[in-house]
Amino acid sequence: MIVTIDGVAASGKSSVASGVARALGVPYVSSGLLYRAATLLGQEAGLDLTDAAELLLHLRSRPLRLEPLAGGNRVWQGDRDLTPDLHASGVDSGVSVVAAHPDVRAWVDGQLRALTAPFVAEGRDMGTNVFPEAPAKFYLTASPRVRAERRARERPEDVEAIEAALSRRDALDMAQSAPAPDAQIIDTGPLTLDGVIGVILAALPARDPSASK
Ligand SMILES: Nc1ncnc2c1ncn2[C@@H]1O[C@H](COP(=O)(O)OP(=O)(O)OP(=O)(O)O)[C@@H](O)[C@H]1O
Ligand SMILES: Nc1ccn([C@@H]2O[C@H](COP(=O)(O)O)[C@@H](O)[C@H]2O)c(=O)n1
Repeated sequence: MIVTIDGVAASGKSSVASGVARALGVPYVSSGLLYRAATLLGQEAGLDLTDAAELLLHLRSRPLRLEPLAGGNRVWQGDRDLTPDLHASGVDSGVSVVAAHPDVRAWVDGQLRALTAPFVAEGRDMGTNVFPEAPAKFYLTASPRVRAERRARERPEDVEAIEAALSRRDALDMAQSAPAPDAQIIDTGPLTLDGVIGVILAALPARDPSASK
């Protein structure tokens, strides 16, 4: 089974996906890390991020590998682990430009569709575009203020600056961020992390006890 968890920036997608995946005993897949890795590599190479053809040429010359570990996904290029650099503010501010290119989206989608189910996939368009056949879809929201306050606990910037950056990213990502019509929308604002995970686990279709996962 594939479970999709989409939502706005910093709504809790990766934390919730990780918790749900652990409870189910399956991996989770963080699609945003591939867009982040493409952005980081483009920035490091000094490329114009609005030039999709140049960026894709660069990406295809040194393939990336998404490792969907249950405890936290990692992205590798050869033996370099890119993961620690993927949540820098510079990547945050460039990633939406990269993710807007249809050819970059096709490059990411191909890598995601090549993964073997079962897994929990999180991002923006997992339920609408990449895995529309998934039987269980969720969409996380919370106010920009709540999300910024949560993120401020893990970043040096102040809450106002984080909130402005999140709102900007939401606006730039709007084209690919609509909830699937069959997704359950969860406002995570009043819920704890475990509370959100519990809502999702309770809503999942009953699993076949004879299935291996
Ligand atoms: N329901 C919740 N209650 C309290 N804190 C939460 C909740 N959900 C997530 N958090 C915290 O909010 C922060 C952002 O969560 P997370 O990184 O999982 O979001 P995300 O949607 O994957 O972010 P991004 O879109 O930037 O990749 C983390 O510090 C996480 O622990
Ligand atoms: N399915 C997705 C996932 C991500 N993006 C883009 O990547 C950025 C980073 O994603 P996070 O999940 O780590 O926030 C995000 O802001 C989008 O630009 C996407 O387009 N589709």
